[in-house]
Amino acid sequence: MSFTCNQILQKHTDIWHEATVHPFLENCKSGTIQPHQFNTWLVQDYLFVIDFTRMLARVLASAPPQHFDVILSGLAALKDELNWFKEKVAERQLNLATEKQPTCEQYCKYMHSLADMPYPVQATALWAIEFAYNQGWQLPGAMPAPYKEFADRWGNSDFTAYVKLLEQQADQVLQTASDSIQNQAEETFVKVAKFEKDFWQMAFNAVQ
Ligand SMILES: Cc1ncc(CN)c(N)n1
Repeated sequence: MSFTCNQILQKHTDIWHEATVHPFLENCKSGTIQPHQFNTWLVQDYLFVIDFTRMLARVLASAPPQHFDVILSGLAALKDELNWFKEKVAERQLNLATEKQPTCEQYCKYMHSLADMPYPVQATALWAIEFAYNQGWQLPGAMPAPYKEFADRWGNSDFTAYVKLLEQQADQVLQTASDSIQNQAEETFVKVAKFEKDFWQMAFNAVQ
């Protein structure tokens, strides 16, 4: 029987909506997000992306060679993204020697734990993590400066095409996975969605 990322998504539209539609993003769109909320997100997301890069390297290590091209293109893009984060943090004179907040820490630990999961589960997690930002930054529509640059980074058409390729790779291996692995992939999708929602809330709750 067929089993795809889209089928998982259709079973969990409520939690996915919470992961991708949030007042944090709506306030970026209206220009009313407070600097301390945005800056909290920026520093915590930089710390997240460091661990996400490590996760992607571990996904590569588990992947079949025919999936290398797409994953390696993702790793190359992260090289640029990490440098870009450092520029954005410096422009705002923020402190990179900041501790991870508990939500960020828990999400990073979860990404680390994925290394013990079968590859179809890792591929589903990777797709879900990237799709969350692709949709989250795209759904509100055009954002004003300085948020436009952030929305464009994850909402642009090249990133959308990359996320589609991640979905195709995950679908390919989910198709022939056992029922138990398919269930784990679905649980992973739900976990990622909850972490994404909590991550926006963490930044939104930031105090000055
Ligand atoms: C929390 C989070 N989730 C996803 C992404 C996209 N790599 C991100 N930068 N940050």
